[in-house]
Amino acid sequence: MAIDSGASEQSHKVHRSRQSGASKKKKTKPHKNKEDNSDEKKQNPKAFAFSSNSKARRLHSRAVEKEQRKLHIPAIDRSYGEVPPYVVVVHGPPKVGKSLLIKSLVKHYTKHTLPEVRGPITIVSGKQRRIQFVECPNDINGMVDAAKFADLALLLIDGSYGFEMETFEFLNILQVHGFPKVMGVLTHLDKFKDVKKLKKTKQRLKHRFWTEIYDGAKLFYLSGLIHGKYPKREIHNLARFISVMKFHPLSWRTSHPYILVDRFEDVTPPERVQTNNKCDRNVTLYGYLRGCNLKKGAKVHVAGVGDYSLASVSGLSDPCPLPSDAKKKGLREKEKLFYAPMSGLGDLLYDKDAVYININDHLVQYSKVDDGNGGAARKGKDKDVGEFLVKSLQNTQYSIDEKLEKSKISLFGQNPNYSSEAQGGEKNSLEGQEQIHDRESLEQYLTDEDDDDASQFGEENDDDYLDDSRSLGQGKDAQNAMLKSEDTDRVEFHGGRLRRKAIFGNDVDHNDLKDSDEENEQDENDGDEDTESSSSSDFSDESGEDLKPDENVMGNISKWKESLLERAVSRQTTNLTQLVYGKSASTSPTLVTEERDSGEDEEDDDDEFFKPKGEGKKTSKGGHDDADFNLEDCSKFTNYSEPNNWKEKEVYESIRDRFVTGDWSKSALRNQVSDAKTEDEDDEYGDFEDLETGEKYESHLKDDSGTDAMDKEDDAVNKERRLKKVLKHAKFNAQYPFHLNYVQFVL
Ligand SMILES: Nc1nc2c(ncn2[C@@H]2O[C@H](COP(=O)(O)OP(=O)(O)OP(=O)(O)O)[C@@H](O)[C@H]2O)c(=O)[nH]1
Repeated sequence: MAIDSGASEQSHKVHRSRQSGASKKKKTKPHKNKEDNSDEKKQNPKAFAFSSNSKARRLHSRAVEKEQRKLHIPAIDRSYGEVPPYVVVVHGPPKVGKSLLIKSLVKHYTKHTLPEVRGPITIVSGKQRRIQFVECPNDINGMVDAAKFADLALLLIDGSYGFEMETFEFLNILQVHGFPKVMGVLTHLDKFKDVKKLKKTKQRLKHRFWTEIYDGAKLFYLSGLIHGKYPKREIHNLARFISVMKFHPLSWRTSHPYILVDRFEDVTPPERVQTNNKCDRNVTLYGYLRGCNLKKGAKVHVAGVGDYSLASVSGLSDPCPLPSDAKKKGLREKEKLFYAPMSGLGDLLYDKDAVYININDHLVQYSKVDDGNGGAARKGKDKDVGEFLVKSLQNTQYSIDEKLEKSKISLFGQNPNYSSEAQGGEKNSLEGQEQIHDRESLEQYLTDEDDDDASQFGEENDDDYLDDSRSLGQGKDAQNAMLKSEDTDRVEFHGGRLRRKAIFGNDVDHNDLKDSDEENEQDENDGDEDTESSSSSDFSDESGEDLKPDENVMGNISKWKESLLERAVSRQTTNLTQLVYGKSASTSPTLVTEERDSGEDEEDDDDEFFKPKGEGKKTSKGGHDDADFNLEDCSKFTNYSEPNNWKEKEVYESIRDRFVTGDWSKSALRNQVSDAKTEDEDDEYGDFEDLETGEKYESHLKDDSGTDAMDKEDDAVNKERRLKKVLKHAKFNAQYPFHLNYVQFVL
């Protein structure tokens, strides 16, 4: 009974039908009731209408926003070929963790640990994407420069401290430069002990960030450090975000070419720098070209330096190429490339005309050891051509150019060994060891000398000394390698990376002079020591002999040279006069001097010989100024006629009648007379008498007596014509007196 009573008392919960989920859907799918439902819909037309006003407004604005977002101005992508790497600028106030973030990202992408962040670092982040990380400097100029090329700006903010002015300054600069994509990253969040406070701060900073940029701007949180690095998971998320981000081209940038230089090289000839420390330098800049094409000769602005024109532009092979287009997911380990020349990372260095491969020091040292010990043992089986070539290359001390240069000295033919220098590749290789020893001692001498003379030679020598000492201070094996390499190239730390600088002729000159001095001293000390082993010493000996001969010999040479100099000078003068004035000019001075020697009286007589009367008069009037007569002056044949002294009464009276105030009739008469005179002179022209022989020469007209009657008739006709002319003139004068004067004056 008890059981029955209990059962009757038990109250069951009413079954609640499913409100959502799959079973609910199943139940609300009754096929039978389909028609009924459709009827219901028809019956209730307001079922899908909005019930709330505000909700409807919100829905509408959201739909409009969505549509608006789709409406983009079509961006024309002018790029062809491989897209240049996107530039990610990491910005933030000092000590916020910029370097650490770049290192972490590079580590994530490439699995390489970056020792130092210097200059742009290019990495391959995906099959179609490369990224260049650049740390933004903390000064305003650096920010302006960075804003010019940034495709994405990572703004690092110290979460424990809050926003700093640098962030806002950079945001303002970005706005002026077209505003690229921006992402915030909060660091130093591990300093919060209170989780609630951390949460609140995050919220506060996020909203502040949104007001500054736009609502919903992405802000990342890096919670702290694990083993001195940011957590892998957070870096992975950030990297993923960067990898898939869409970069919209900025209009100004797409229409202007620009380059973010990731490497530069000073290619000024060293001798020019030596002569003038402040000379104009030639600088080669390397980097990916963005925007549009760049032409040779285009004017470029180098940020922070100034405006320049491009001497040349050339395309190089890509130092960090995109992976092959194989159909596979992700990147293989090999394809995880990166290129950071300024940070001293990456084994390949692409130059304008060469590709350099960096090989670690411990890999370079093997060959010398082989030569000494294992060389003989391996001789039998070692038939590798490449290895042999490398060894022979290592043993060569001088390039072919240098050898050829030195072989020129064998013009004197004293030592046939010099000419063999140009050929002796094998000989050099055999004597290599010996030569190295010589060089070693030479280097020691050099350094000693530099020690002493450092104060005298100034900075350049100091640098040389530093280089030498640096090269010598690397242990014996390394020292050998350095000494060998010093002849053709010098390994030095420049621009943030190790570079081998090729040194030819001119750089060696400075040292060669010292070498020669040293060798001379060495020769004096060592006496008969054979110096054939090193060609440099031979060269210096030869040059030394030429430079420092005995004093007696020098005296003879100088005497011989004196006469040579005189002869050369005399020749030079004749040559010069001939060159400048021609042959006639060179001979004329002698003639003139002869004439001058014969005396003035004779000169006067000679002048009259065989000269037309008119000219004779002219020469008597305008003679040469003997005092100022210059033999080598081309102006000696010109006649300097004396200017009339217009203050003399006779002179100015002679032209008085030519003016308005003068007597015109007189001048008319004078004209007639002058006309007649000129005709007479014409007739007489050519009459002269030879004073030496006493013969008189007259014109043929006068001599011919048969033609006299004809002449008289002509004279009569001429006179008539002249009279007619005068009458006409007089008539005309009466009519137009002024014009007549004018015409006369001109005549
Ligand atoms: N506790 C903590 N320390 C951090 C965090 N981020 C960076 N640091 C430390 O801050 C110091 C500065 O980091 P850097 O990466 O050199 O900062 P930076 O911005 O590159 O510095 P500058 O280049 O000098 O401006 C380092 O010792 C980092 O270990 C972080 O989130 N938490």
